[in-house]
Amino acid sequence: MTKYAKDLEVAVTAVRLACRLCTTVQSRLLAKETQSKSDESPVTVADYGSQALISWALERALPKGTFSMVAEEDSDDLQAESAGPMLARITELVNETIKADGSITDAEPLSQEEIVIAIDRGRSPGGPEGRHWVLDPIDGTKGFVRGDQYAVALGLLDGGEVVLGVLGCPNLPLASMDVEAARKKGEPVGSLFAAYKGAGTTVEPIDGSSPPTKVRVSSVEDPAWASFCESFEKKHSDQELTGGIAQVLGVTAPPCRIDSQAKYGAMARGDAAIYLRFPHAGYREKIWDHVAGCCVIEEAGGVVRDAGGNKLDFSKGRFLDLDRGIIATNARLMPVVLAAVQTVVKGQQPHGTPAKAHA
Ligand SMILES: Nc1ncnc2c1ncn2[C@@H]1O[C@H](COP(=O)(O)OS(=O)(=O)O)[C@@H](OP(=O)(O)O)[C@H]1O
Ligand SMILES: [Mg+2]
Ligand SMILES: [Mg+2]
Ligand SMILES: [Mg+2]
Repeated sequence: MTKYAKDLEVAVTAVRLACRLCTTVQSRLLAKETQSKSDESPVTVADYGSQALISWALERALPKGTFSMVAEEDSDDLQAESAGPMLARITELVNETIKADGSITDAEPLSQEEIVIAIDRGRSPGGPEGRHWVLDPIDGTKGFVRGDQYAVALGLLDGGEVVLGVLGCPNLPLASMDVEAARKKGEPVGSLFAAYKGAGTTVEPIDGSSPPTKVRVSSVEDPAWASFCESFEKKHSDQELTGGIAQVLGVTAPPCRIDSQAKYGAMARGDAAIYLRFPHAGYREKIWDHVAGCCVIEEAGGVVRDAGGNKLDFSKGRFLDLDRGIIATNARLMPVVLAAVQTVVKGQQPHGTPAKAHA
């Protein structure tokens, strides 16, 4: 069996389970199921439940004693007495999900203590040596709360390199990014992207109702024909700057704005040709927001670079230090996009205000 094939099988099962839990919660989403974390980002029962399920499913299926995971959530806010009902709800949801899914049949129900242990397995510092699973249990929390796109994003680093990625995107249609069109036509909604080093990228229905098919990034070479995607949230990426870059490139189509690493999945199958992400000054990217997505795009023939043209370095721990922003596209367009980025960034005022000519 090819190296990482078994890891991929385990990862896909784990992501499917988490997507089932997230779908249940999103459809029942009530105000009481959200709380405010100390960093004030919205966090839901589903963030914790998804992380607990994936940690548990990976740890039990993989060789003992070697498991390391870098994940977004931890149990700090769940330890407070006032969070007791939430921990009980998470535990109930996790156990209900395992039962309803039926893919793991030899498991005893998890206790609240086991849920906390599973969540806190994600506290690894990561780094350049050994294997580290990298998890964003719900990427695009704001999209999740809004009822839009989000992704369960699970990747694997080996010796500091990205070697595997799985993206579960329960609200992304199987054939395009157009949710309305898919619903109207009765086309399936819910895409799962899977990739590991040297094996290419596949997409399949999130419910596994048909087999995976290989995907490739867009082969567009003329930026005038290229579509670009970016963050839905203005706070997450400088849309004025990306608009300037698109203008210099001669991109004619309006940007497609969707939440989460669903963008990387959509790009991997050619739904858009360019992804531009330029966080505002002072923001430090986290590795779980990009590891799985990078693998899915790169195995589909795409290239991911920072604004200085450097490969992303995931070997430095939980954070990702970048030259400004992130660009993903095909190999032919990358030099053209990087040149446009340099033109626009050089014309900027300090502190991220684009020059008028590019606004
Ligand atoms: N200020 C700021 N700037 C840049 N990025 C930020 C910022 N705040 C948060 N985040 C991270 O963005 C993650 C979701 O980003 P996306 O671009 O995929 O989502 S969105 O389209 O903007 O909704 C989001 O991931 P989740 O927390 O998993 O939802 C965050 O890690
Ligand atoms: Mg978050
Ligand atoms: Mg995220
Ligand atoms: Mg998240």
